[in-house]
Amino acid sequence: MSKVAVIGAGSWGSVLANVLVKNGLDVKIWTREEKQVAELNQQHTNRHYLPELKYDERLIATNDLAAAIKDRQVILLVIPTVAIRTVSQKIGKILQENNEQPLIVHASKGLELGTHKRISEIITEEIPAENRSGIVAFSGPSHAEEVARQDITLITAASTDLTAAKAVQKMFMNDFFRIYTNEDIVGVELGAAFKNIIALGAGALHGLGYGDDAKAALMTRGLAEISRLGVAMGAKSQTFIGLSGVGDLIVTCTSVHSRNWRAGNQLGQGIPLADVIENMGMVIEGITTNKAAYELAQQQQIDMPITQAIYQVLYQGCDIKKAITELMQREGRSE
Ligand SMILES: NC(=O)c1ccc[n+]([C@@H]2O[C@H](COP(=O)([O-])OP(=O)(O)OC[C@H]3O[C@@H](n4cnc5c(N)ncnc54)[C@H](O)[C@@H]3O)[C@@H](O)[C@H]2O)c1
Ligand SMILES: O=P(O)(O)OC[C@H](O)CO
Repeated sequence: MSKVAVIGAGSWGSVLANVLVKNGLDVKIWTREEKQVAELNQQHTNRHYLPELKYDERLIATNDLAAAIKDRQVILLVIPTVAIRTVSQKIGKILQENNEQPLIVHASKGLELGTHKRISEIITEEIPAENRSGIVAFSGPSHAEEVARQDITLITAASTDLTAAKAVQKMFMNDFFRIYTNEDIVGVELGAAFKNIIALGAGALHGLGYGDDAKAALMTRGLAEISRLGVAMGAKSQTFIGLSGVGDLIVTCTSVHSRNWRAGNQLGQGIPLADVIENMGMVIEGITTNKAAYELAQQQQIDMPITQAIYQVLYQGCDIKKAITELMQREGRSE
């Protein structure tokens, strides 16, 4: 598994591509933006996303999707969830024409709006079975900004096919990047998607000036409700206490690098949602995943008070402080 195509050259895709190049793999990275291709190939930088990082000169960027994925053993998708279906459709057609069957890996974190599908479910629908040798979700507590400076990071490679997960583990492992495998891809993908909702709440508490007690409470009760929905959707409860569950919840709810936390923080400071999205310039997955999770909870009659409160703030114009007051005034419960 030495020839890899990384699809998406935002902060996470470009950093993962750089790790793989440094690990000795032959990597091509695809981005839809021509300017970014020129910058990556000529200056070996990606300033909009990671201004400090100098990329390995062996990393080759292209905006020709067919050229990027030709003769690759692995295709790693790292684009916003909203783009997964259309890009997977294009990849599926090219693989069919070329009669190729690479391993498909994704490192994105979200649920599709409307269908509520997980990313591996979308890939299953859009890339024909005869044109893929497996699907792996790559997920855990990891910020591009820290991996870029080679800080220690632990991630899970999840697949129902353990051989495929182990192949991904082997590709990425090095002195600072340690990869675990997990066969519960449902739990890993759901933990990854749902933690972003709670991170919006944690950021909002910070923006409003609440202290550590409130943040710990939100994370704990947040984990309880996202695990509840996850288990109802077929995940193993144990997965939620692993890297892609509580691990990712902790980092996203506490790190200044998190786009979700930063978005919540700005909302807490009273900045309107449209301005928060406009100013971020990068994907804030928790906003759409909140809607998907809210709808799923309604459908399945799962109690998710924090997700519901965040939905009311994001989609129904509810004041954040009022939403917090209502959460606190709920009838007393047993843990
Ligand atoms: N940034 C991180 O530290 C990090 C860590 C782990 C997981 N993730 C996940 O990885 C995914 C990507 O995040 P990111 O932070 O790299 O995002 P980003 O906003 O930094 O970059 C997204 C990339 O996707 C491209 N893109 C956007 N819409 C597209 C479309 N319709 N078609 C094709 N390309 C499109 C953009 O041009 C850009 O290159 C998200 O699901 C995120 O949750 C991010
Ligand atoms: O920056 P965020 O909030 O999208 O989070 C990035 C990663 O998912 C953290 O593990």
